[in-house]
Amino acid sequence: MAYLELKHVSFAYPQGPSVLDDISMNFELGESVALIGQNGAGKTTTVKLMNGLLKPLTGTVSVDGASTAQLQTSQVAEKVGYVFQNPNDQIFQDSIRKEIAYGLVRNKVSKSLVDARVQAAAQLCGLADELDTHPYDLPFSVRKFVTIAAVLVMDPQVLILDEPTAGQDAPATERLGEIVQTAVGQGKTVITITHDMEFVTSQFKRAIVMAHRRVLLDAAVQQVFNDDAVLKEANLQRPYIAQLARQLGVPEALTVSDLLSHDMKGAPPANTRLE
Ligand SMILES: Nc1ncnc2c1ncn2[C@@H]1O[C@H](COP(=O)(O)OP(=O)(O)OP(=O)(O)O)[C@@H](O)[C@H]1O
Repeated sequence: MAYLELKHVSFAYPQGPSVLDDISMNFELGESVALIGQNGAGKTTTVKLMNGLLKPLTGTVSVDGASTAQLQTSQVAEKVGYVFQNPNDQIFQDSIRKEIAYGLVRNKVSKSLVDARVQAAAQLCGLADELDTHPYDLPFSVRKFVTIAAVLVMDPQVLILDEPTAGQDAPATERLGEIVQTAVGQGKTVITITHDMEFVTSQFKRAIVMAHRRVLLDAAVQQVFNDDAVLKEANLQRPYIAQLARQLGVPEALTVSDLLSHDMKGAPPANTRLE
C-alpha cells in the first residue's frame, strides 16, 4: 500500500456542484510530484483532501494505512504538511521564531529541541537572521518561506506546497528547489501545485495533470510534456526551454541542462518561432 492514497474520490462543496469526480492517485515516500492544470481544475481541493482539511464525499483517502475519515485533521496534518497558497491564511504569531515554533511548543517539545529545529528550518528557508522580526514587517514572498519553515519544522512525511514560486524571484525559486530536494533527500514526498512549468521540469519527477474535475494523465514529467493531446486538453504550455528544444530538434529536452547535454550534431537549424 502506498503511503498516501486517493481511491475513487469524489467531492463537492456544500450546496455546490461536483468539483472532483472519481479521482485516484498514489504516492510513495521519497517522490516529487507536481499537480498541474488550469485554475479551478480542483488541485487545491485535492491537496486539502490529502491533509484532512476536507473529507471525500465518496471514495477514500488514506495516509500511512489509515483512512482520513477516521482521523482528526490534526492527526493527518502531522504526517501530511500543507503550506497554503496565501501565507496570510496561515500566519498568526507576532514573530517569525514564534510562528515557526508554534506547532512544536503546542506539542510540548523541549525548549532545546524547539530551538534546534526552529534554527534548522529557518536556515533552510533563509530566515536565520530574521527570527525576531514580525512576519508582517517582511514582504509576501518572504512570508511564504515562514509558512514553509513552520510546516517543515514539524517533520511531516509529506510536504505539500501550493503555488510556492508565485511572486518569487530567481534566487528565491532556487531556494525553493533546494527545499524540495532536501526534503526528498530525507525520504519525504513533496507534492506541489504550480503554474510554473520550469519549476516542474527542474525539480519534479512526476506530474499529475488535472482538468474537468478529473485526472487526465499521471506520468513521468518527460512523458507529460511530450503528450500534445493532454497538454492541449489541459490548456498547458511547455516550458520556454522545452519549446526552444523542440525547435532545435531535441524534443526530449525539458531543461537547459538537458539541452546542453544533448549532442546537437545533425540537428536542424533553429527556427525559433515558439508556440
Ligand atoms: N470553499 C469553496 N466553496 C465553494 N466552492 C469552492 C471552494 N473552493 C473552491 N471551490 C470551487 O471548486 C472548484 C475547484 O477549485 P480548486 O481551488 O480546487 O481548483 P484549483 O485547480 O486549485 O484552482 P486554482 O489554481 O485557481 O487554485 C472551483 O470551481 C472553485 O470555484
